[in-house]
Amino acid sequence: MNDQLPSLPPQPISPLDGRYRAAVSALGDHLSEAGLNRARVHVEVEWLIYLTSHAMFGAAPLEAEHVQQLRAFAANFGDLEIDALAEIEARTRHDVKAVEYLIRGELDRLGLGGIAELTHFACTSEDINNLSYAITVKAAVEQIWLPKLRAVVGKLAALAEQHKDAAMLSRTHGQPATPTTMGKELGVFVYRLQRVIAQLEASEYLGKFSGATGTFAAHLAADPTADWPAISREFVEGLGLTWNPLTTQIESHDWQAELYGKASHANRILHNLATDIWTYISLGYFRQIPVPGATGSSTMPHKINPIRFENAEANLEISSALLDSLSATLVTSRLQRDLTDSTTQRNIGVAFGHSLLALDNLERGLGEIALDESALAADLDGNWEVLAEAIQTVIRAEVVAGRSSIADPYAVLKDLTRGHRVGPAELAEFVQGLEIGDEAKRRLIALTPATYIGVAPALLRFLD
Ligand SMILES: O=C(O)C[C@H](Nc1ncnc2c1ncn2[C@@H]1O[C@H](COP(=O)(O)O)[C@@H](O)[C@H]1O)C(=O)O
Repeated sequence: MNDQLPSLPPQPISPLDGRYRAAVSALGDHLSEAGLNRARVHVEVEWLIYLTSHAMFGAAPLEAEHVQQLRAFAANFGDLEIDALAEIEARTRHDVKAVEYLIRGELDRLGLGGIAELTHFACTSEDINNLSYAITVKAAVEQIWLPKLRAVVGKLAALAEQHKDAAMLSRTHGQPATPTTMGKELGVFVYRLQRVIAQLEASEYLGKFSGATGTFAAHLAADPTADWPAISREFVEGLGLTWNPLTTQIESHDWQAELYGKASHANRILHNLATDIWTYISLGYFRQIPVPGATGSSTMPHKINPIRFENAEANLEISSALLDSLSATLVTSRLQRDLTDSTTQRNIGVAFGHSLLALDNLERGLGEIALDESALAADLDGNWEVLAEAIQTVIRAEVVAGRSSIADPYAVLKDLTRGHRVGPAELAEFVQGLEIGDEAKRRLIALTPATYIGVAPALLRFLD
């Protein structure tokens, strides 16, 4: 068809940059080509400032105004610099070398041409790249992705608290089972997510800064008297990162594998949440609040579809597939380096973008559901046989206490309930006829599926 049609104007191929742009655009500030290049300029400028402020090779410390101008150059990295870099890179065919030339140009503009040779001094590109990735990934995770995850967990925790007493039939294997409360079930997800958030918050972001093969060889050749490992450590830690002292040319990316593993795990817990909420909606336990003006189905006017949870489910799967691939592949680099990690790392933002999009949908979806307590009550009332577990357990206790001699209580209850429906009257009559103590009998007669919830509501106190 396209053979006959004129071409469209240039279009984004990724839905993150098209249809879903609004939900994820904040990530682009860090995890994009421009975000990476801004961080590269920042690292190069800080290294220049470090070298001059320590008067390395007799360089005079920069005047405060020049320091401020250079830092402003990095901070104000924008359209002009993006275009200039594209032009330089078209010539150099080397993205980091292009950044070096951009900075040299700025040094000339500021009248600082005398220190131009300190730009990218003794650095291999990876020295700049690994620090830039650590800085940008840290910012994206700590400032954008984790806050959104915390917002979703906060919303979920509020729902858990609101519905902590709402008794609900549970379904192990999809079959009626010992009741619980909706709040407790949501609380399980809050607890799981709080754990993984704590692990994510403890993530380390490592940086190396040790030259072409991690030996400081060029550094030492230039100044044999300096303690280059100590300088490297001070510089890396000064950027807010954890120093990695022992690497090949590249930072080994183990921190990335760890981080993406944890993020992927968080995704999978959220995926479980999305499919459970979808199922509760399907069971009628949650009603979807109609959004004014919205359409459910294009042909079935009555419908409100759980599209937020379905969108989240799919995007969490894509995100985890990418995060898993990043974790699995980034930890291998042939000998002292191969360049496979370069193009792989350009997809970190895509991986977090799909997760952020899913979080956005979950947050909105959780705000558009309301518990239908009558649906919960009706299901409980239709499944009195779930009390069989309580009755057989009480009989066992009575046998041990010497108040009953019933042989094999489990089998007795199995005969009564397995595969049949048993109503309240039948169960009461059964309990009345049991050879057990009066107090136990009273307790069992008082029990209904809606009150057979153990201490479910109180378990929420174990949440942070
Ligand atoms: O400091 C160095 O550059 C040392 C050099 N290793 C390299 N380290 C980092 N980047 C390098 C390296 N080599 C190439 N390039 C440039 O990486 C860019 C790769 O582009 P893409 O595949 O699109 O991610 C693309 O811009 C490439 O030009 C070595 O020989 O060991």
